This record gives sequence, C-alpha cells and structure tokens, in this order.
Amino acid sequence: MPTTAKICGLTTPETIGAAIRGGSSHIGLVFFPPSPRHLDFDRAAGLAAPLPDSVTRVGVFVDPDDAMLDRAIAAGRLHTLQLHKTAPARVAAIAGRTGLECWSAVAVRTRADLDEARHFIGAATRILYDAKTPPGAALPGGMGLRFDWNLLDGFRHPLPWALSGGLDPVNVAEAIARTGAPLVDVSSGVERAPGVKDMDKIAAFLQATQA
Ligand SMILES: O=C(O)c1ccccc1NCC(=O)[C@H](O)[C@H](O)COP(=O)(O)O
Repeated sequence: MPTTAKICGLTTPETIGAAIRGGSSHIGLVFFPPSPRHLDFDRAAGLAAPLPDSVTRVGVFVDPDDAMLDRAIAAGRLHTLQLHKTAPARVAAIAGRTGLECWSAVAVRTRADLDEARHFIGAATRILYDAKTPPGAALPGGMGLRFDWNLLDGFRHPLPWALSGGLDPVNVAEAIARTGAPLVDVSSGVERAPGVKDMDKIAAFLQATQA
C-alpha cells in the first residue's frame, strides 16, 4: 500500500489547494487558540466550504469540550477528529457522541511511551505517534520535533497508525523506508515561518512521500 499524507495546520485556500493538487489524502485544520495555525470557526467554514469530500478533513484538538467540537465539526465539515492530550474514555465518548473517526495522538520520547497506544483500543481508530514536546511547551504538537524512529522497531501496533513529528521533504522518504509508516503527517516541515505554509515545500513533501 502506498503511504498517504496529511498536511496539518493549513490556513489558506492556496495552501489547501497545493495539498490537494499534490495528492494529500488528509488535510488538518487546527482548533487550538494558542497555536499559530488556529482557525476560528468562520475562517474554518470559509476554507472548508468549497472542498471536495475526496480529501479527508481532520480537525486537530487538545482535550476539547463538546461545545468546541460541535462548532468545529460544523464549521470545518470535519470527517475525522485528531485528539491530543485526551484520555481514552473521553476519546470513546467523543467517538460515540459524534459518530466520527477519532485519532489519538500519542506523544513519544521513550519506548515506554508507545505502550500508551494500547489504551486507545476500542476508542480511537488510529494512533498518531508524534514527538513529545518539552514540559511547559505551548503546544503538544506542530513544533518540528522528531522522536527516535528506532523505537518503532518490532513494535506491534495495536491500531492503524501514522508517523508524525519533525518530518520534512528531505527526511520523509527515509522515515517511510525506516518505519513502514502507512500515513505520514507534517506541519512545520512545510512552513517558511511558524503557521505560514510554503506551497513549494508542500509539493516537495508530497512528491517525496509518493516516490
Ligand atoms: O500544529 C499545531 O499547532 C498543533 C497545535 C495543537 C495540537 C496539535 C498540533 N499539531 C498536531 C499535528 O498533527 C502536527 O502536524 C504534528 O504535531 C507534527 O508537527 P511537526 O513536527 O511540526 O511537523
């Protein structure tokens, strides 16, 4: 199976267009006010309205409440919810309440961190392994940090999964070859400044993913 790609933290029609033209399977819309990629509901609605359903729209959240989810789902016409720092029971409740696919982000620095993924069986439909950000960091993701891919060697994945954290157009092919990731996710690696996506880097990332 070819590896598919999610371009995360898109904020403009132009960069969403670049992701779609380049063959991205998923686009990520961030709903977390401290993030430089945060979208308010009106902005998200404007971006999502013209999009075809062939590209999966993923809303990215940090332990969201129901009101946030309801407004974001409606605005972004979301297919999938990517949940950071959200306990397994809450993920299960969100999946049941919304009927949407839920991905759980697992923050990885050590091999023991990977075991967290098993707690999401029956709740999440996919695990996104992402680099753990430092204590006190403003964001739980989107910081261009990479974890040691060797940690995934021999790991028995309890659920479908995706690789994230510090990927870019230069290293993504190696990451796929090294880990066998079925889906890769990128944000800062296709930006020219925090929150500012670069269309050429998006194209290069997607080309490298498909090579
Ligand atoms: O990107 C954000 O600003 C963000 C904010 C809050 C929670 C999650 C966030 N990003 C999650 C992602 O899916 C990123 O693509 C992932 O962490 C990889 O980011 P990067 O290492 O910058 O490629």
